[in-house]
Amino acid sequence: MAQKLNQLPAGVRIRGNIASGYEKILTRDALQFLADIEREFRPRVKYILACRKEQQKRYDQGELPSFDPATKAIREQEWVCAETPAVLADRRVEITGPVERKMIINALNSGAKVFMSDFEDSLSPTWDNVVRGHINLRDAVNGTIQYEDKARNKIYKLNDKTAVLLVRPRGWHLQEAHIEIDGEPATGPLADFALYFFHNHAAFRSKHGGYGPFFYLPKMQHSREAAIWNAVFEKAQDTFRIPRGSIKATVLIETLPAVFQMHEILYELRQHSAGLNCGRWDYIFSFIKTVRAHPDRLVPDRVQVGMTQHFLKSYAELLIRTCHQRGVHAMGGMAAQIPIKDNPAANDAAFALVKADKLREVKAGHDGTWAAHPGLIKLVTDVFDQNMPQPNQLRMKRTDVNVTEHDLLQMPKGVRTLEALRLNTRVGIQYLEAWLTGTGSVPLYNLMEDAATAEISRVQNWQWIHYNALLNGDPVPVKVTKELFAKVVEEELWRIEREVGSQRFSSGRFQEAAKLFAKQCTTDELDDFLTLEAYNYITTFSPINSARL
Ligand SMILES: CC(=O)SCCNC(=O)CCNC(=O)[C@H](O)C(C)(C)COP(=O)(O)OP(=O)(O)OC[C@H]1O[C@@H](n2cnc3c(N)ncnc32)[C@H](O)[C@@H]1OP(=O)(O)O
Ligand SMILES: O=CC(=O)O
Ligand SMILES: [Mg+2]
Repeated sequence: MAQKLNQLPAGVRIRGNIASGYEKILTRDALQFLADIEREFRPRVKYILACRKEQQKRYDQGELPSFDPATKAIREQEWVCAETPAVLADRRVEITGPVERKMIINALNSGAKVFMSDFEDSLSPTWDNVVRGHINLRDAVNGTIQYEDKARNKIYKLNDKTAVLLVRPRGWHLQEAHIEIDGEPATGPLADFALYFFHNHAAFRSKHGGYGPFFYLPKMQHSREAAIWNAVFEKAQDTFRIPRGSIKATVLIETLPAVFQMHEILYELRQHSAGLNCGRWDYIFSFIKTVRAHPDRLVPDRVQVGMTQHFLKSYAELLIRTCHQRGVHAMGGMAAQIPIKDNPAANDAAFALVKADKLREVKAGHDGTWAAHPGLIKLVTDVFDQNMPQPNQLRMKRTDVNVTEHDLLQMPKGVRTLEALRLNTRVGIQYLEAWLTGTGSVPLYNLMEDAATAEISRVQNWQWIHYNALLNGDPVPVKVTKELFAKVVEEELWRIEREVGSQRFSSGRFQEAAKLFAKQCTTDELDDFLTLEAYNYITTFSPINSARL
């Protein structure tokens, strides 16, 4: 039922539908807090986005990412981040998932130490998903969250012992179109942060020894972006007279430029840092995207670009060394395998892959890692407990690691195949279809797919098409052309229809998704993010609430 908001702060306009309960999130005071933050930081966000474009131009002219000579002293001098609070000392296994009500309850009850609740890679940011996400998080922090599955006659509620909650706002590039401030859309991550912080800081801190709330920060490319987050945290803490350093945030190192900025990012956030995380999927996406104008950097099939490739091994090792030198956690990333219900042999094989990946991480020195599904928590916990009986391994200094620019930029080894072009296309279309219909993470062909993994499919296709890559892993090597790709799209769409069934196919948005995905794979200029254009397809303005209320 459409509701009205009582009174909005000057300059704020809500353009989304107001369903029952939304008014408790979109309160005047919460929106005023958001507007204050937006007005102060919007110019800096615009500046960093312009810097990204300028930097990309230099990469396009042949430059490669590198360590910045201007910040050599920050990399080489001794300093450490503020001490990590006890509540975050043990992060051996972290589960992740979208801010969806049942999943939040399941994740908090999963036995993982931490739950990263996500407005980002795993969420399709429809207005309803976002506002309901805030309702769900508020109820989770208050401990009152419940969910009734009527079909199964099951009530979900929290156990006595639950995971510690971290929230991941959207990346800097995304907007929240349904909230306008002074005639412009709100900055997505600032909206996510402000609404969550406003409604939860008091309850959260009362449960966590005066610390919190806790965050994961995605997709940054430079320490100047981390400096904005630090200033946002300071403003939020000062506004509510909370001691500076209460908020803690873990930064995902998931762009190629950021791997050259890890000390600098930690330095900017040193009062608020809770370490770094290897966001491997976005990192691979960024690796391809950053060198988009370099025809000599064609990447092999997506499935071959695993963490044992030299550039990825180097990235993880440098991250561990950097974090431990600065006294903070070095978190591992996500294995994409999930439980396979109907095939025990395939399930065993998937579990073996997850186990190997987690063993590699714990032995390299990671202090914890991610799991995509509650069914994996025991397996991952066992690997970490057996190889790291203490809460973390911050004492492991990894001074043996000496990673150079060359290591970080080394091309992955492998071949390119038509089957990979087909799989990228099939996965990309189905993921986008799910995203357009409101679901941001899906199981496809027994793997977890989210915005980061789908981006790899898109940019890999784009790269191969743009440079007419030779599919050198096939018995008869052919060149990828737009014509070949058009045929692949058509054939894979048929295959999807056969797989999902004609009813699901015709009631879904597959044709639209295919058109958009194909366009995104064949543009002359690569779009920075698939979700930028796709967001226009899920933006829904409401006439009832678009007036100034
Ligand atoms: C690149 C990155 O950024 S990684 C981080 C972002 N991505 C993610 O967080 C993905 C998280 N994982 C998921 O979304 C899901 O596991 C999927 C979509 C991959 C698979 O989901 P499903 O097909 O629903 O899994 P499945 O049917 O096996 O689920 C079984 C139960 O586990 C629950 N479940 C599955 N994954 C999760 C999760 N991550 N958190 C909480 N609960 C979960 C389901 O809700 C379901 O609950 P129920 O039995 O009470 O109904
Ligand atoms: O956010 C995580 C990633 O791998 O991307
Ligand atoms: Mg990511």
